[in-house]
Amino acid sequence: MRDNNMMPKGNETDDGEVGLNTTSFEQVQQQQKKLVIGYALTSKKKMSFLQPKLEVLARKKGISFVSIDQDKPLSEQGPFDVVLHKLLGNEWHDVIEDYQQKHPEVTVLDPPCAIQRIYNRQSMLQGIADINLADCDGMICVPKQMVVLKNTTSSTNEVAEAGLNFPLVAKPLLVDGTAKSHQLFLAYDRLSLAELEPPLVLQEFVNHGGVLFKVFVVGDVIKVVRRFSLPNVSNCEKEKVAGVFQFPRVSSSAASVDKTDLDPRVAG
Ligand SMILES: Nc1ncnc2c1ncn2[C@@H]1O[C@H](COP(=O)(O)OP(=O)(O)OP(=O)(O)O)[C@@H](O)[C@H]1O
Ligand SMILES: O=P(O)(O)O[C@H]1[C@H](O)[C@H](O)[C@H](OP(=O)(O)O)[C@@H](OP(=O)(O)O)[C@@H]1O
Repeated sequence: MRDNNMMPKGNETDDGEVGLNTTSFEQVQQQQKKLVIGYALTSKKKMSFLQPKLEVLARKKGISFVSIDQDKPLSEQGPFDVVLHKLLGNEWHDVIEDYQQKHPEVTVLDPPCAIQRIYNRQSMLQGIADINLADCDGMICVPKQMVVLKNTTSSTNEVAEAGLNFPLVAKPLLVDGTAKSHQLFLAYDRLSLAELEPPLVLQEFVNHGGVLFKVFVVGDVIKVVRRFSLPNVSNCEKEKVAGVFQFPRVSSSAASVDKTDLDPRVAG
């Protein structure tokens, strides 16, 4: 016996069964299914990510965002369909991993073990360096780079031995979401490296015409955006300029006026 209260409104058939409209009950239920995303973000990240326009769009699609109280047990909150988090620290990672064990039905974005490598600018590029696109049109490569863990004369000698060509982009080795982890410098000569604070990644500057393409990949969805970037460094500049110079976040979404989203085929 069907509980007609459960059934969406349809045409009464001869045998008293409620006939479904073109949309099946499951489809209607799916369409009405709400998706609850629990999020644990820093206040800075919440401001930059969870903007009103995103919440409005999400609500239209039946998606709601619920803030996770980090002072309460995660399992006592929810229930969630997805847990979205970007917090650091082993304590939080333990909380998330324990939650994953107890709630395999919840999608955790992302499991700590899956994102560990992107907290380090050397390991984050290793995956790229390992990609072998020999049979494709273009090629993907990583700028020549080295890690400097301590600031001594030997490290400046190591730069010479590594055969890195100046100018070099100096980047904090660890990417922990703080503003400091995005403080980048351009170093034009070996002696000025002593002014920098390790641990660092030193990367050869690659001329790229002042335009950067940022590719966002989520599952099968690819989105490419064009951003401002650092201008080319001329040979004359390389000869004349000395020292270390910090530069702003030239390619961030806030800095790039040209927000034209590019079709991946165009920017490929
Ligand atoms: N090897 C390089 N050669 C030339 N320019 C570079 C190089 N590395 C970085 N840049 C410039 O510095 C900008 C920031 O670099 P990168 O993306 O590595 O830092 P980031 O702090 O991780 O940036 P974000 O988090 O905003 O993506 C790039 O957009 C580019 O303009
Ligand atoms: O190109 P955008 O501006 O989206 O660059 C992002 C960047 O890819 C990282 O997501 C940064 O997050 P953290 O690494 O956690 O700092 C973003 O920084 P934020 O200060 O806006 O959170 C960049 O915007």
